[in-house]
Amino acid sequence: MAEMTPMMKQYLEVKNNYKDCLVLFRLGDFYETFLDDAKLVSNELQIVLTSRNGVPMAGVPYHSINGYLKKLVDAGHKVAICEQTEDPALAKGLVKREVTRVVTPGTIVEDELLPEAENNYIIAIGKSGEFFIIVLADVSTGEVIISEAEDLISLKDFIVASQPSQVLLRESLKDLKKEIAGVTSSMVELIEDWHFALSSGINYVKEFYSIASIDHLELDDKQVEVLGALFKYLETINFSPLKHLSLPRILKKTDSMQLDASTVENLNLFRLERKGSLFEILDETTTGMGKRRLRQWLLSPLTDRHKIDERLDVVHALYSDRHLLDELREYFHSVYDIERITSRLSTDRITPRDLQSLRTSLTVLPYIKELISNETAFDRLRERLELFPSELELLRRSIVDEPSSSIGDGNVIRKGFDAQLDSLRDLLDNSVEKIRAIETSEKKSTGIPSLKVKFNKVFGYFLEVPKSQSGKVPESYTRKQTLVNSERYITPELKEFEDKILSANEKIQSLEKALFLCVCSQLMNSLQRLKDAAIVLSEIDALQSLSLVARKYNYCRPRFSVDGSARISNSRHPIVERFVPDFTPNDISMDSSENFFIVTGPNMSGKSTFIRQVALLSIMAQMGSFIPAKDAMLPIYDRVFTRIGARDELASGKSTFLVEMMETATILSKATEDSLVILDEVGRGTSTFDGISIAWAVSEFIYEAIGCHTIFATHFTELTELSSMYPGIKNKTARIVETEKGIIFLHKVINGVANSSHGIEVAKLAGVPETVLSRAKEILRVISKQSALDKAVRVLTAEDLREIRQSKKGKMNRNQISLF
Ligand SMILES: Nc1ncnc2c1ncn2[C@@H]1O[C@H](COP(=O)(O)OP(=O)(O)OP(=O)(O)O)[C@@H](O)[C@H]1O
Repeated sequence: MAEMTPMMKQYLEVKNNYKDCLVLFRLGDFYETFLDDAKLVSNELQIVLTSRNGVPMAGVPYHSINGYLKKLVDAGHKVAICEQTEDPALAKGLVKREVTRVVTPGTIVEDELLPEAENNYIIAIGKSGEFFIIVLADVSTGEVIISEAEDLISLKDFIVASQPSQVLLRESLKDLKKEIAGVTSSMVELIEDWHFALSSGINYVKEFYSIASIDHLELDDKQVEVLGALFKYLETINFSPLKHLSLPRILKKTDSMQLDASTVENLNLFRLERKGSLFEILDETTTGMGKRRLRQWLLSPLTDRHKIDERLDVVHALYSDRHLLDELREYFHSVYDIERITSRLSTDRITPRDLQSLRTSLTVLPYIKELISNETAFDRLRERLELFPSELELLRRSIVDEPSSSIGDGNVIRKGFDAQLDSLRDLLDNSVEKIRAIETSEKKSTGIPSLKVKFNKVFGYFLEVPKSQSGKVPESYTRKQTLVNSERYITPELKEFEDKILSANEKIQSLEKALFLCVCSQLMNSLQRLKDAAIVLSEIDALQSLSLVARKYNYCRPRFSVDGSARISNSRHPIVERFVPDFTPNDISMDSSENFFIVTGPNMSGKSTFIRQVALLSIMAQMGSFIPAKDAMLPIYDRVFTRIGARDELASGKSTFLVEMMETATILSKATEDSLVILDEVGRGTSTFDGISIAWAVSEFIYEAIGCHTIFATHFTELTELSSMYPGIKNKTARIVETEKGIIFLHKVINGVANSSHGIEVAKLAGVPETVLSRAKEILRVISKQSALDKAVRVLTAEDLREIRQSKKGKMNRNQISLF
């Protein structure tokens, strides 16, 4: 390497303070990276690696920084932005540079870097005894939530369900880093334990919320420690406390249904690689904040009947009045993402266009409030929805109709808002006339009709007089240049005018900036009220979306039973019905006397669709949505559990069967009598004997020790024997008709047991060669005659089973169950 330049020394000092970050170092119109950072960045961004004085270097133009920043942050890097903090033109020697911001995946607020429909959560994790304390914040919306998880499984479920962009893990929990990294693609960072000290935690929480005491937040010490650690981290990243964060909301488990990771995945609540998700079907929101609210509701359906009905009442009101719904949607097209705009306001990343969007949104607020004023279902929302006349007035007076995208380009502050700005603009606008006026008056006073005012870069403005007339020039003229045929002069008046013009542009820019900041700081006084309005609007948007979907797909309003029974007629699967032309509806009826269904049927007969449908309908109903059915009475479930499909976690060394059994063990230990359990093919991942035995024992345990509504789809027809032993276990089958040409699937779920699996028929449908099919049939004939399993189960279904049952009665204790 050649001798180190002063600039390189400056860079290395910065880099030394931000070792864990990629440092983007502002150099003129570029952000440059050097040394190892440059190699990495050139690789990640596919940009050319060059060198400067032998030092590897890679850079990106400053005006397109956001796109590159997104790629780097998405790839899991922390990026420190090092700006030039003085004007290079005025700098004596090396330009001053400082890191003004550190960007991490969980702390971004710029709209163009964030997905509209999703929250951008950063999670901090600590521990209190056996429990994990989780603090979740979305810096882009200001939301702060505190929750807890009783064990590692619940913690992982929470992480999968909330899909954070960044996880901060207390150093002493570092052994869990691998487990957590296994369930999320987000950045997982260890935070030293001292960040979690109680005394500094209390100070950070006070500082962030500008409060003298934290008593009224009703947090325990451990929660304060984790909250404080997160706030400390955010301050380090942002270089100042974030004033827009809302007070922490404590997520009580009893308020909402907890959906574990596998349920969210199994039921296709959100888009995976596969086609169609429930969210996509329910999402007819018009704003980003509405989308995020809907997503949150889908992830945590309510368990409080009153709160569910409050949402359903609004959905119902809009569902029944098409005109009202249409008009409301019309207004909502003018509502912008105020939640994120206000967050940008308090993090100094607000743009003039944001203020334009805020103004448009505030303009329609009174109309929205008026529109919903005649509907009692909206009473609570309307009461919470404030109007902002003075803020609106300020925005109308201060910001032009269509401001430029960033401050500094001019065209932001409206005429009439500031006298000094107006006169500067007048000066620019009228400069041509002013020049002509000077010219005319000089012609007159000198009596030189051919005198002209001209401009060039060297002398600026000057007066040009033909040589023949130079004798008439007054003393106040100062000669600047002599040409062949003419003389050029300046006058004090012309010089003063020139100074004004040349500095007017600069002044306009800095004045606009100052006025813009002044408007922003006035709006900051209304920050919390604006954030509250954003929450109400996001709820209305989510509710109108549910109404529109209910109308569009002919859903019905669910009612809730008091005795815990479920009776649904003509229910449909909300996602599958969108993709098959003639969906066959099915009835479901469960109560305390019949609460466990074993569903058998050939492959492709519709078993999985049916059992998922029951779970989906409950989730939809409890989030406050209408559901695809003709009529529905449902219990309020405390949780919905699903154990479906084959999944392995090869990365963490877990086989398909191990994962299946771990999920089953979780259900057995966590389900209560108020839960809904959906099981698909439990026991399939091992040998048939082991599989049936496990499936049998699991079913008995759920039926006897838990007693919750359960639907179990299986190919083990042997399990249907359970119905002869337990009165509440019933057999259901998806009907088929056998014809000469093959089987026809009716997809109708009726009482009864499937005759056979018809697996070979389905193999035929799939195009397996005829020779393989006929050989399979021969083998099946032999095996089914000799099946020791069949014999065993046949023996079991007689006296033995009754005996086993008798001997087991009373012994079954849920706390003793442990599959591992
Ligand atoms: N009620 C229904 N009405 C119309 N079509 C349906 C219905 N239920 C299922 N189907 C169609 O049948 C296909 C197979 O359904 P599903 O996966 O539920 O069968 P299955 O019995 O669980 O099969 P397997 O045992 O092989 O897992 C679905 O993809 C869908 O196209």
